Amino acid sequence: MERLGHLKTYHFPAANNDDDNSQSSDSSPIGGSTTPNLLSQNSGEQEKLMSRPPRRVSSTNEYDDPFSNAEIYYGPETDPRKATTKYQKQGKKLNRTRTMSVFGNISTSRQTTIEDHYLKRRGSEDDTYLSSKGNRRFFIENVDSTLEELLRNEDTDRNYQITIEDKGPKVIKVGTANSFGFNHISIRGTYMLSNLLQELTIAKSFGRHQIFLDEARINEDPVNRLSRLITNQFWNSLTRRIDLYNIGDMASDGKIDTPEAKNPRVYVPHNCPEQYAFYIQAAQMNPSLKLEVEYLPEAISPEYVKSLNRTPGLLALAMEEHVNPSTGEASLIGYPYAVPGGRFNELYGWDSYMIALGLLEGNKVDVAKGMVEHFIFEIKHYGKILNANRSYYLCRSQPPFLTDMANIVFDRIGGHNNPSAINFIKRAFVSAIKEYKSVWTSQPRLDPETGLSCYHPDGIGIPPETEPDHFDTILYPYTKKYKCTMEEFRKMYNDGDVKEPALDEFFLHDRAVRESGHDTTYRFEGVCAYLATIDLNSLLYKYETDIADAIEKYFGDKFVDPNDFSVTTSADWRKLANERKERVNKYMWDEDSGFFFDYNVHIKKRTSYESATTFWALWSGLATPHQAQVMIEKALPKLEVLGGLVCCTERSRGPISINRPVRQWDYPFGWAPHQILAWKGLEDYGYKGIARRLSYRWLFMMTKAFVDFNGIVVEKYNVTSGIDPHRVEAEYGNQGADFKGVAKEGFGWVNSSYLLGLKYMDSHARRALGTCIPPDPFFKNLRPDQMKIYDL
Ligand SMILES: OC[C@H]1O[C@H](O[C@H]2O[C@H](CO)[C@@H](O)[C@H](O)[C@H]2O)[C@H](O)[C@@H](O)[C@@H]1O
Ligand SMILES: [Ca+2]
Repeated sequence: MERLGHLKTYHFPAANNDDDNSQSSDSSPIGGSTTPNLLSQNSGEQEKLMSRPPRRVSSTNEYDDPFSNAEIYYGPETDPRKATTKYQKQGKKLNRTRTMSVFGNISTSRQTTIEDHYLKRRGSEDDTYLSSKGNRRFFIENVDSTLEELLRNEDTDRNYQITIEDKGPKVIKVGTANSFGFNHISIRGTYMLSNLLQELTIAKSFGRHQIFLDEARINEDPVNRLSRLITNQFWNSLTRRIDLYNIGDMASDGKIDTPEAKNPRVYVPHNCPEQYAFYIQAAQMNPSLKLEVEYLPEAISPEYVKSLNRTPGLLALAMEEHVNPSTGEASLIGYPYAVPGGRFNELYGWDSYMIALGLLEGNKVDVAKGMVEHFIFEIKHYGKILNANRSYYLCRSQPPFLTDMANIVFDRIGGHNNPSAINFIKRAFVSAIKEYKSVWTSQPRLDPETGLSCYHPDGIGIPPETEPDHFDTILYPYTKKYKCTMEEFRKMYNDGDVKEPALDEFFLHDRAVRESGHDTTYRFEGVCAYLATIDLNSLLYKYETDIADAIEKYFGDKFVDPNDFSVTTSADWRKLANERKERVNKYMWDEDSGFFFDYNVHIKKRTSYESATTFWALWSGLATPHQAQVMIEKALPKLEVLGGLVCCTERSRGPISINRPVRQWDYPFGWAPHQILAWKGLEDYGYKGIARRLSYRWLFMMTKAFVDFNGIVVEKYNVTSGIDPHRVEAEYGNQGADFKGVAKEGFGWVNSSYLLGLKYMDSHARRALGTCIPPDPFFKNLRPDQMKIYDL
């Protein structure tokens, strides 16, 4: 036990609880003995749990850690077959052949090798004892055949995942490490079996045929497991950084299926010759890649963008110079960034902000900073922060978050004490001011009469990146009119061979819907470009107040704009913010319902669609305390459901039918950015308890899906479903669900939401989440003093 002193204390990755170290070691995700009553009422038991030594996930030696990253856990150093080769000959220990503790009880077999295990193998009582301590280890003698057996018996619906929907025996026998596979024990239940499947799949991908596997790794508390995977693995899987060798992967895009889209292609701004030379070099170094490199023209018109529909390509992003320390040679390398995941393998606008919040929770500051650098580059070279960096997104943007994103990164790179951070924040604000003026408060997005802004991008024709049948209902009547196939009509319309003003109007709004990030919802269909939304105007209010603060702090309260040479002070920007606030109140606030509604600038009428984006008025600081209170009393009850906040009310969405299919940004779905912004807004206005309650709901839903469905983390959820919330059959389907054996990346903003939501949870709530206690029984069984912290 003296050795305990060497062990590092485990801190939960994202918790700010005052009792972090009290994580119990016996939380069993499935069939655990913990009940809501025990959790909430038996304080003696709780104290006992809390007085235990903290659970250890890291140790003096990373090879000792049952929760170390896959590269370590399944790397060559831990291969049992190497025991008789060079490691033993060199007298080195084989780290993973030891039985070792998860909780600090260091085994006496610490120094043994594989043969020691075999020779000194102990009886099964030892394994029972170790099991009771949570320290048991397995020896998987043949990874391939165990995987085959597991899938054959347990994956009865043959989707390469083990879930609660599979009808197998839910048990497999594996050898124990102590007996070097001689004795067998059973692994039972969906959660453990699916974790076994995940671990074997990863081990196989590392080329391993035999492994030792800690029971703790497949029986890990799911809250720990998911937050650990997000922080240590998912973020890495989603991170990209362009160099001479990987451009083929970055450029690949599954969204467009034309023959010309098969080859990777990069478009470079007309005035970036170094980048052009870089990509040409990459193409020459690997001719089999067939990388095509093209300059963009100086003026990028909607006609030009449409002309690229069949030859889509990646748009160049910001790069820095890198000097190879051994050769002294200088070359370019891209700033890192993280992609959302699934079909979205490029840098997105508002996803990046949400992702940055989560990256910073995991200390991946360079990636978050890299994304700000890319936005500065995009504003300079493409005139806006792009929907994403593909040619077909060149005309449109997404909800703007740059000022807040720059501020949070600034704080993490040294802030005021770091001259390069000051340089960074100044460049970011110069860019944000340019974006504010030339994109969001210029034509066609600005409505001169109200002074409010709308999503209203340029563009021509049918967006090529959408799933092929998305517009069939709209286009079908035209195939009848022109007596042609759908494909023929699409071409005729896109090429301008037929003029259909009603369709032009439809696609004007469709593009605006996509710029809003809420693609798609009946709230916006056929009308979006005419809506001054509460979403966008809240975000612009935040820009105005952030810019005022930045001018005061970093520009001596006098900002000379290098782009138009105008001079402004913080007071000018505060005035703009106040004016916007007044207009939003006048046109959008509805005291009776407690909602901020969108305002239709075309027909000059307030809408009545009840959307969760009403809470953005809290996130941005635009709402008054009184409005916040009314929203909570009247709007919140309409939007709070089992798994958190739903996009909109069922009433607003209206009936669904074959001709009116469900839309992914409508009831009954919930999205991470809505949760994240509402939590922060509520907390800022003094309603932390509500934020905590909503986050418990969201985390419960995510954890339950993760436990029951093979470690799944998806783009969006059905927040009204207690059984299979990840199942969303709308539009292009749910991203993140389509994996074989193991989910490797989750989904960007959902990953963030998990880490951010956990910051509201104390150890009691974490334990309840770990045993998947649904929100209602959890809240109902709280003691009165505990209820208060959830604002119940
Ligand atoms: O391909 C269809 C649409 O896909 C994107 O929208 C969705 O994914 C984005 C990335 O996660 C996200 O930013 C957006 O809010 C989602 O609705 C894309 O942004 C759309 O432009 C595109 O048409
Ligand atoms: Ca299955």
